[in-house]
Amino acid sequence: MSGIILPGADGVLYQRDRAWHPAADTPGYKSTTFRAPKHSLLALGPTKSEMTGPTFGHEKLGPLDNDLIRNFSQDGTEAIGQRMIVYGQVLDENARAVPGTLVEFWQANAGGRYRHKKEAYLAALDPNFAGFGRAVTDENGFYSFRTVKPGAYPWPNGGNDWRPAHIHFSVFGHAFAQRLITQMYFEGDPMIWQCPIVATINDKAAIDQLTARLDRHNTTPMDALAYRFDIVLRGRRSTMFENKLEGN
Ligand SMILES: O=C(O)c1ccc(O)c(O)c1
Repeated sequence: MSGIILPGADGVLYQRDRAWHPAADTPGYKSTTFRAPKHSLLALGPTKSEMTGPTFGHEKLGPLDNDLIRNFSQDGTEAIGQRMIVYGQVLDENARAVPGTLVEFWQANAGGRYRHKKEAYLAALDPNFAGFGRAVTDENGFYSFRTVKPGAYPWPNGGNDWRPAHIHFSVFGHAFAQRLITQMYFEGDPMIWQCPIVATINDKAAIDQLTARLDRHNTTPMDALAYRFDIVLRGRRSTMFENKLEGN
């Protein structure tokens, strides 16, 4: 990582090393070739509207929004699968907690199937599991949600490639135009090292930062395991974000 220090509104910003992020076109992950820009990028400075709004109304959160085990229940039946709590802290580049930020998550069910109209995998849908939720970080920057462990699933990239169990994350900033997106994996999963999407990341430490740790101290006894996944928004310890190709 580079250590270039830029003046920021409230101190210093550590500029992202652009070489750290995967190239836009990584042939082992075939669809990137079709998506990658064919022309050089134009830098568009943010305008006031992107910096200031619109914002998320925190009062809009429902009581089950962070409980994927129950938030799509049709008749009180809970979702099928390995029950777990996923939690963590959202931090800025100086390891300060980021409170009041909207974190969204979405995932496949325990069999590895998404509830999505374009989903083609043969694994069964769980009628009581939608696979998405959201939470707002507390005053110490912590989010948490309850869910079931997503299954691994195949995708046609190389004929028979498999995605490791993973959960997609989005974190909003002070306005909807400020959004970071990433994926979380599970400690100890051998599928991580066989995944063509993970393989686009050259830095083992970056992959490690996308890997949630099993946390036996925060389990719900006789109910749910716990995994911790911290998210660092930028700087030298930044989490790898899929949609953040440059900038700070
Ligand atoms: O970009 C894609 O093609 C792609 C395929 C499978 C995934 O699980 C995913 O997150 C992205």
